[in-house]
Amino acid sequence: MDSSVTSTELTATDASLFIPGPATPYQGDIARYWDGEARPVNLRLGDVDGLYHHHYGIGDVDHSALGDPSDSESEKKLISELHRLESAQAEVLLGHLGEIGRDDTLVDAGCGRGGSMVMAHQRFGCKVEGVTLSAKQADFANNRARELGIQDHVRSRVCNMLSTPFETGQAAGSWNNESSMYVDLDDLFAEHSRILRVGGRYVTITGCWNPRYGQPSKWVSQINAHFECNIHSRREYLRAMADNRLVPQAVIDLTPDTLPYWELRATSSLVTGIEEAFINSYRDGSFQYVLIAADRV
Ligand SMILES: C[S@@+](CC[C@H](N)C(=O)[O-])C[C@H]1O[C@@H](n2cnc3c(N)ncnc32)[C@H](O)[C@@H]1O
Ligand SMILES: CC(C)=CCC/C(C)=C/COP(=O)(O)OP(=O)(O)O
Ligand SMILES: [Mg+2]
Repeated sequence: MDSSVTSTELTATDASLFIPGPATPYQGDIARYWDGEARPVNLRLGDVDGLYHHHYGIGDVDHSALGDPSDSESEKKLISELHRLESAQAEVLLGHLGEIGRDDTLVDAGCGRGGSMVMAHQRFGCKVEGVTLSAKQADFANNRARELGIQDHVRSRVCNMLSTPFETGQAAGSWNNESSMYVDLDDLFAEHSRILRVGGRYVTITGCWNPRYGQPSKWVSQINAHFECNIHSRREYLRAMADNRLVPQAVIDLTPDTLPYWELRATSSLVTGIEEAFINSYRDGSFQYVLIAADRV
């Protein structure tokens, strides 16, 4: 074999010829990360009702649903409660998409295992197209859609959200649920702006560092290292949207709404070690959990 052939070139000439490789080495790292992810805090919560999320929760904890800690069912109840809060988060995101008809198409950029896509279809009856870098996640999401008999409406594929196969103006709505910290925001919003029809709605729920704090705090740096991501500032979101025909219609600080989820999660047996960084950065004001809904003009 010609030793000058690089591994990147090999990817393009072997059996994976028809599957585009990652656009950058970083995207290759992220694809591997999510292909290998199997944390109980995500799988056991998803097992509650078959909606598998990779995002966090919002809303008040229902202490009556948790029962007594000595209760033999207390762990199960805690898992159900965390899952309820994560699904509540997705409902709030979907609620900001506006009027969506059955004939519309929605795009989930960075769709994970597809929980939000299933919820979107159940809510609007429409088609939902998802993209993820991870083949394992796309297979998982497509298997779930088949099990639910909604595979004609809900589809996930392995694809870079910065360069999607969707037609210009095809989408009535699109979103990033905790997936925008893996990409350049100018590139991201240029692509959403392209695929959204004029008058369409874009929604993101994201963690962003707070310009009022000054620079990313040590907690924010810890979260970046933990997930191999690159958290942007609130200012960067608004600037990149303005530059890409996305006009904010709502900017909601969800930080107070997500803290109860983290405080509850920190008491569970499913902790991953990142809880302290989220709790401390939300409390010291260096990090915010934000929803931004924007109109494509
Ligand atoms: C934290 S998970 C969020 C998953 C999902 N949005 C949810 O709420 O459950 C981040 C997701 O972003 C995806 N992602 C990161 N960079 C991407 C890119 N450039 N193109 C497509 N997906 C990407 C990952 O593959 C992963 O599915
Ligand atoms: C708000 C921010 C900064 C999010 C970073 C992106 C991310 C990894 C989200 C949660 O994924 P997960 O559900 O797989 O994580 P965990 O295993 O911690 O529940
Ligand atoms: Mg999770």
